[in-house]
Amino acid sequence: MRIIIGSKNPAKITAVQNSFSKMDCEFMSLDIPSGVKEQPFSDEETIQGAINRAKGALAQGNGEIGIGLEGGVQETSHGLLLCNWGALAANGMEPLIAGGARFLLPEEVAARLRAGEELGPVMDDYAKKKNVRKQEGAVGIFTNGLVNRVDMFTHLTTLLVGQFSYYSNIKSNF
Ligand SMILES: O=P(O)(O)OP(=O)(O)OP(=O)(O)OC[C@H]1O[C@@H](n2cnc3c(O)ncnc32)[C@H](O)[C@@H]1O
Repeated sequence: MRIIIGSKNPAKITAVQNSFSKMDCEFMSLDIPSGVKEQPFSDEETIQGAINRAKGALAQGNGEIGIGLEGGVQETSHGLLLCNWGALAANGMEPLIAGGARFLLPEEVAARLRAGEELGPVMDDYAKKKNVRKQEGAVGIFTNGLVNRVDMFTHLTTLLVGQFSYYSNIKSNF
């Protein structure tokens, strides 16, 4: 099976490969635009970005499955939550979606996002590191490395693969 990932972010690519590790798959990654703001600011917008990337990957990649993964934030009465959403597109079915773990961002980080900055550069600045988004991610920083971005996305992409198995009636191999 040929899986097209709608991102070149190594954390996202590794997570997708982890979720399909029991199958004989070929992977390809393409930079697919999310079609939403660089910093999605709601679950709705983040889900839409993931779906756009999954559909774009399927359309451009000449494969059986397209996967889109998108990071965003969601305002709540408790503060600003980090959220992550993923979508799986396959021919003949509506895109499947699944969400990743969510947790509150510290007010210092949340305030900068509300002022219009993007989480990627804000996290690099906050953690005094480079490319946090491609490595441990905000989740890795704020859990002291107990859960990193690959772990978080692997759980999410496994939810997608499991749903694909269920709805397409492909029970073996996964
Ligand atoms: O290359 P792509 O696939 O675009 O990956 P990305 O990490 O840059 O982009 P996302 O669409 O997943 O996330 C939207 C923005 O939020 C940032 N972001 C999301 N989750 C993050 C995390 O866990 N750590 C650091 N930045 C994060 C990200 O860098 C972007 O600025």
